[in-house]
Amino acid sequence: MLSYNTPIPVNGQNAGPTAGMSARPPFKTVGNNGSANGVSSNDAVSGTGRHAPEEQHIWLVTGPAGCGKSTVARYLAESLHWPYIEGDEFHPPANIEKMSAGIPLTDADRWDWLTALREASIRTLDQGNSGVVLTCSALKRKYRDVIRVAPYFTPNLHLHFIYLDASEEILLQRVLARQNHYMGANMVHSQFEALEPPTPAETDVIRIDVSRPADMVMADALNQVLHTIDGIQKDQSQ
Ligand SMILES: Nc1ncnc2c1ncn2[C@@H]1O[C@H](COP(=O)(O)OP(=O)(O)OP(=O)(O)O)[C@@H](O)[C@H]1O
Ligand SMILES: O=C(O)[C@H](O)[C@@H](O)[C@H](O)[C@H](O)CO
Repeated sequence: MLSYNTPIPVNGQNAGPTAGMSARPPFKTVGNNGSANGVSSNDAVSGTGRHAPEEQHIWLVTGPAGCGKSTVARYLAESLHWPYIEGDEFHPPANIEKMSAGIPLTDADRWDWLTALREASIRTLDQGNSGVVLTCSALKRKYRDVIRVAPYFTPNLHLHFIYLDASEEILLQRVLARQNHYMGANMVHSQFEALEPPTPAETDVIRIDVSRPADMVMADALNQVLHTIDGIQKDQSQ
């Protein structure tokens, strides 16, 4: 279900302002944008005058609170020299207040946040980056579908979800162990109530078992990302 006022970016241009979105996104750049992949901002210029590498990737690290999204996203961004967007920084203050008070977000609370994240990732790629890593719980299928609008008009843009999979018990332990976070352990159950784990039909999803130690999880995620890029490159060279 797309809401009636969802602006859809066409070739990287926003159709209009998005409620709840800051004028300049608080994305974090980790490393040397794009150049590590042999792609500079001058490599290709699209018909819109937009400077862009030939193939671009959005890597969306997803899953419920405490599954390790930030841990994995930071590692991928550092390893692959891509910018990193922390999705939680795009929540409007009202959402943070709700979650801090132990009140789960609704679909309406999340909707503009999702479109803001989608547009922020496109803007980051428009700056000449070949990839961007983004964290976003994306708990439900329809939330993932909001992000799936991103490549509609940009054939060289590849969207990938990295779903971090672990049981409620494990995530409860991890959230209980961490300090100074607005998302309390009392919210973990509601995250699992909302969760619609990706189905096999969602073929753009890489699933990672995060019940394992963090170093194994990060290595697995990096391997799967490199393998996916390799597969796309091989397909295109045929
Ligand atoms: N594989 C792992 N094994 C054990 N601990 C982990 C693992 N991955 C992350 N952690 C720890 O679990 C906690 C949550 O991790 P992290 O902040 O990366 O999750 P998150 O999904 O980004 O959380 P949130 O969305 O609630 O901000 C942190 O204290 C982190 O150090
Ligand atoms: O959709 C949601 O309910 C939210 O995005 C949460 O998942 C939190 O922001 C995040 O996990 C921080 O703990």
